[in-house]
Amino acid sequence: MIDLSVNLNKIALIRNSREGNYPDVVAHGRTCLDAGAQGLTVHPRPDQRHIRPGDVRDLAGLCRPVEGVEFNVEGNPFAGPMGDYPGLLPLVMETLPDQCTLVPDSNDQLTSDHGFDLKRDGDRLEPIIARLREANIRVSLFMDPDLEQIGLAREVGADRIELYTGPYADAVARQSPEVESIFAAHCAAAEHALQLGLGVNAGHDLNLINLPRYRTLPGLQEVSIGHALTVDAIAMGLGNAVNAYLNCLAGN
Ligand SMILES: CC(=O)[C@@H](O)[C@H](O)COP(=O)(O)O
Ligand SMILES: NCC(=O)COP(=O)(O)O
Repeated sequence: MIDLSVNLNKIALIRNSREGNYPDVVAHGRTCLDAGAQGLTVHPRPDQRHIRPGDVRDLAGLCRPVEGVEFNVEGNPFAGPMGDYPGLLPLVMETLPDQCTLVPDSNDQLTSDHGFDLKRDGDRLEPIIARLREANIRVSLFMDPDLEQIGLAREVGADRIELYTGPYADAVARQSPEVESIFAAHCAAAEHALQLGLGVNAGHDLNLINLPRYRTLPGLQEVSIGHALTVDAIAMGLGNAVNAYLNCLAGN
């Protein structure tokens, strides 16, 4: 079974466009869990464009007591404090999510658009990964499907990789023949990760069109999906959208 972790960033983005707490991010997270999602994901960024530190604390409290539900916090471990954003690591060590997905996003990026370069950052990441794992937090690294880089992910102590699926999703949207070669590269990367003892997650721009193929990736354990699922929820409702993604992942 492939776990669905719903990313709540875009619920928070709508909330932040007005004063107040509407939509309530925690209430919508609860709706996702009630609909059967196996987890929730957030990506608190230093500029707090969407997820705020308080959301991370509140959602940790929502997920923690629920058996079989995981909380995944994403972010750049090198991004320092900004305003009342304390930095990713202090926030993660305070809230103790089940998984922390480290992502090499700079503060000014519109969204995540590349995986780690562990030749450059591996030495800096290794102690951070060790500290997170000492706190019983599973560590996943946001990676491109590069076999050498995935080998380095094992060396620096990661538990899993998250394959960056943006280029795959873009190729599917463009109905490009590149889809075949991109998906083949992802399958090779997944097989390599599995041989190294790494778990395999995936995410970014996955949707109901490109997921039926991607769910066949060897050893895929978890997909984190937010942007497209939120858009789908506008039309079908959040609970129904979660059900649609769960059914898709189940091959129905
Ligand atoms: C790492 C990744 O691909 C996404 O999880 C990320 O959370 C997207 O961030 P935005 O929602 O800010 O675009
Ligand atoms: N790690 C991917 C994620 O959490 C959600 O990405 P997206 O579906 O919002 O593109």
